[in-house]
Amino acid sequence: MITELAIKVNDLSKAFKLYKKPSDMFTEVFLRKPKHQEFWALRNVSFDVKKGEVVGVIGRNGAGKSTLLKILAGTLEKTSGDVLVNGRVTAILELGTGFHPEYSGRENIIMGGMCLGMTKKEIEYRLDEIIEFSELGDFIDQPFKTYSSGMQARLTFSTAISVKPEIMIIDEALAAGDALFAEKCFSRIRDMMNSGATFFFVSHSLGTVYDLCSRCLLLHHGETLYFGETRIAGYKYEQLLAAERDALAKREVQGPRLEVRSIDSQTVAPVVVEEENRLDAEIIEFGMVDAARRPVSTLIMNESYSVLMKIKFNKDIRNMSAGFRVSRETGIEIFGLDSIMKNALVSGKRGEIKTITFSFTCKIALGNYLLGGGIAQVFNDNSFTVLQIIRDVQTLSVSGEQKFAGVFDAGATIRIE
Ligand SMILES: Nc1ncnc2c1ncn2[C@@H]1O[C@H](COP(=O)(O)OP(=O)(O)OP(=O)(O)O)[C@@H](O)[C@H]1O
Repeated sequence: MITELAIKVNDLSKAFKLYKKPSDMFTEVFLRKPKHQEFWALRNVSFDVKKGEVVGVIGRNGAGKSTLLKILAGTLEKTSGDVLVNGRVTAILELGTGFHPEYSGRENIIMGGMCLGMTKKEIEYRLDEIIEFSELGDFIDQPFKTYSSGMQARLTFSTAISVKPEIMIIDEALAAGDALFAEKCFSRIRDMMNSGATFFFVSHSLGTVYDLCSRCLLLHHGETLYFGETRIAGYKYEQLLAAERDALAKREVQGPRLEVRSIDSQTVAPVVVEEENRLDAEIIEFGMVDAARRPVSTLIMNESYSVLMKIKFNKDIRNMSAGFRVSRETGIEIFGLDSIMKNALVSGKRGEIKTITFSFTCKIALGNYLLGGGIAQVFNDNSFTVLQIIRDVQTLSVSGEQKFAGVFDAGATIRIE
C-alpha cells in the first residue's frame, strides 16, 4: 500500500548540462544552439522506503548520493522518473544551509526553525533544549561564520531534530561533529526511529550504516548497484573498494592476485585466482569470521572473532610463520600476531592445505580498520624469507559501545579510596 511508504522512487534519472565555457550557456539560450554535454549523475534509480524505516545510501565520491538526496528534499529538479515523498520532510543537506553567517547561533536557530515550519513561539519554547543539545555553550551568541565545521554540524543537527520530522534526510552531516556528539545524535536518531520517524541518510561509515539501517542503497556511477539487506550492500561496497585498493597495491603483493567472491556464491572469503606462477606456499583463503565461522566485516566490541588463513603448500616446507595485522586506514598497525611469536610454526607437504585460526576478542575502538596478512619461511638461525604478503585485503569496522579512551581497551580499572 502506497500509504505505508514514506519514499517511493521509480526510474529516477538526473542529467546535468556541462558547458565548456560560460558563454556556451548564453549561446545555447539565445541562439538555441545546443552547446552542452549531458552528464548523467543518476540513471534509472528505483527503491522505496517504508514508514519508520532507516535506509542508508553508500557509494564512492561522485556516485550520485547527494544528487539523490537533493531531489528527495525538493531542492533539485529531476530529469525523469517518479519521486513520491509522503510526510513532513526535514533535510540536512549541507552544513549551515539556510543559516546566516553574520547572525549568532541563537538567531540562526530561530530563523532555521522557522524555515523548518515551526512558529516563533514553538522555537522559543524549545530554544534552551536546542542550545543544550548543541553543547555550544557561550559560543551560541557568536556569529555563525566563526564556527568550525563541527560546531556548524552541532547547530544544524540540533535545530533540525527539534521539529520532530516524519522523514529525515541527512547528507553525511554528522561526520563533521566529533565522536561524542555523533554518538549523542545516533542515540537521538534511535529514539526518533522508535517513535516512527523515517530516516534516509548518506554515510561513508559502514559501521554507522550497519548500526542503524534496515536496508541500504549502494550507488555506483549514478546507478543502483544494490538495494536491500544492509550487510550485503556493505559487502558489495567493500568489494568495490577492495578491487581498487588491490589495483593500487598490486606491485606490493607477491604472488597471485586475490579476489573477493560475491556474497551470493557459496564462500565469501577471499580466494586466490589460479595462475601459472606458483609460490612455494600461498594463501588461498583469508578473512575475518565470527564465533560461528561466518565471514564478517563489522566487529562488535567485546565479541570473539578469528582471522582464518588457508595455506596451500606447493612444495614441502618446514617451519613457516603465518601472521595477520589489523591496521588503521592511515597504516598504523593496531594489533596482530605472527605464529612464530607463539612458537607455532607451520609445516606441510606438497599439495597439503592447512588452516590457521588466529582468535581474539575485539578490544579496539569504534572506527574503520584494514586486515592484512602474510607467510614467511623461518630458518634455523631465525632468519626468514617472506613468501607472500597480502596487504589490506579486507575493510573492517568496529561498532558497539565504547567504554574506554583511545584505540585499545587495556582493561583499565578504577578504585576510589
Ligand atoms: N550542479 C552540478 N553540475 C554538474 N555536475 C554535477 C552537479 N552536481 C553534481 N554533479 C556531478 O554529479 C556526480 C554525482 O555527484 P554527487 O555530489 O551526487 O556525488 P556523491 O555521491 O554525493 O559524492 P560525495 O561522496 O563526494 O559527496 C558527480 O560526478 C558530480 O560532479
